[in-house]
Amino acid sequence: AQKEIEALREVLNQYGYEYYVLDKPSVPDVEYDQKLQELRKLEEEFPELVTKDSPTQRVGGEPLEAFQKVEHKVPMLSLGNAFNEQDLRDFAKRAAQGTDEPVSFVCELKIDGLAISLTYENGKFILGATRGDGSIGENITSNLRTIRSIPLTIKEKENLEVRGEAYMPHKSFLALNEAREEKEEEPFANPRNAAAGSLRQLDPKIAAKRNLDIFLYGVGEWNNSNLTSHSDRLEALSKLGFKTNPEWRKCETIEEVLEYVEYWTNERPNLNYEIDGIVVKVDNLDQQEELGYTAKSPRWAIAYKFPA
Ligand SMILES: COc1nc2nc(N)nc(N)c2nc1C
Repeated sequence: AQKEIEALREVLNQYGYEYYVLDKPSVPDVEYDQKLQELRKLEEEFPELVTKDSPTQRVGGEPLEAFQKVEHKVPMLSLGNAFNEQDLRDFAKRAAQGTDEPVSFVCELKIDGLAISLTYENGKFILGATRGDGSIGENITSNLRTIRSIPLTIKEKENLEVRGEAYMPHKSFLALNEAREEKEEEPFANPRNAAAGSLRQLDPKIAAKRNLDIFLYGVGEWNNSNLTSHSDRLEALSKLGFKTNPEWRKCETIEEVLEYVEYWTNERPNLNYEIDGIVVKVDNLDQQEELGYTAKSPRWAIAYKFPA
């Protein structure tokens, strides 16, 4: 039975990765459901073989009494804002002055959700937390485990803490508010509030029904990573099975950054999730170090905000 159970977990994790992370399922849903049912039955028969990282263990048991507080080893900072082209040009100029090599950038969509942190030890997802005030967040591991695009195990055995945005896709938001109107409940004002409200549920069974998703965009801590740029990190996170946003781009010059901003200002309504801006980052990690931080934000990144 042990062999069968491990084989089922392996194939279900692969199917889950293809469906939830790549959005490219290789089998029909009915095959996934059937194999998951098979695994549930085997685990019921041999409860001693159940492991926390089994695909059957995503939706935890009892609701929590309250969320524990979590101290972030590396503070989760906020971003300085840019509101127009000149602000972005000034940011690029300051970045170039802070280092002696030419500076290239990475542009990313700024997802309008909730900043979260995921910690893995020995390849296992052991802690998920909200940003909170940047130093102290809330332990929402049981709710984040219900987000299918978050891997419960990864191949990397070194300690790893990744950061990203939990969000509610438009489709899920509309369906949720329809259901709430039917039950004469107050609809959520926007997907960001709906995502935040869902992750603040003490009962993981409720969070599990909210069809939340995440995009990961950064690393808090990663031992043994010999990666020299932010773009290398994003690629390495993808290879590990994490969901990063497919629209990020390397931009060699500020002109390319401005083109990216222009493009997504027009393209924004065609996305199936909310974004409230574009994040521009210096790509080279040594240059990020040289530029450093103010009390609350990195000097090597800025958030361009769309006009409200
Ligand atoms: C480097 O720090 C950050 N990077 C980010 N990247 C994206 N794409 N979106 C964010 N909201 C974000 N926020 C912070 C503090």
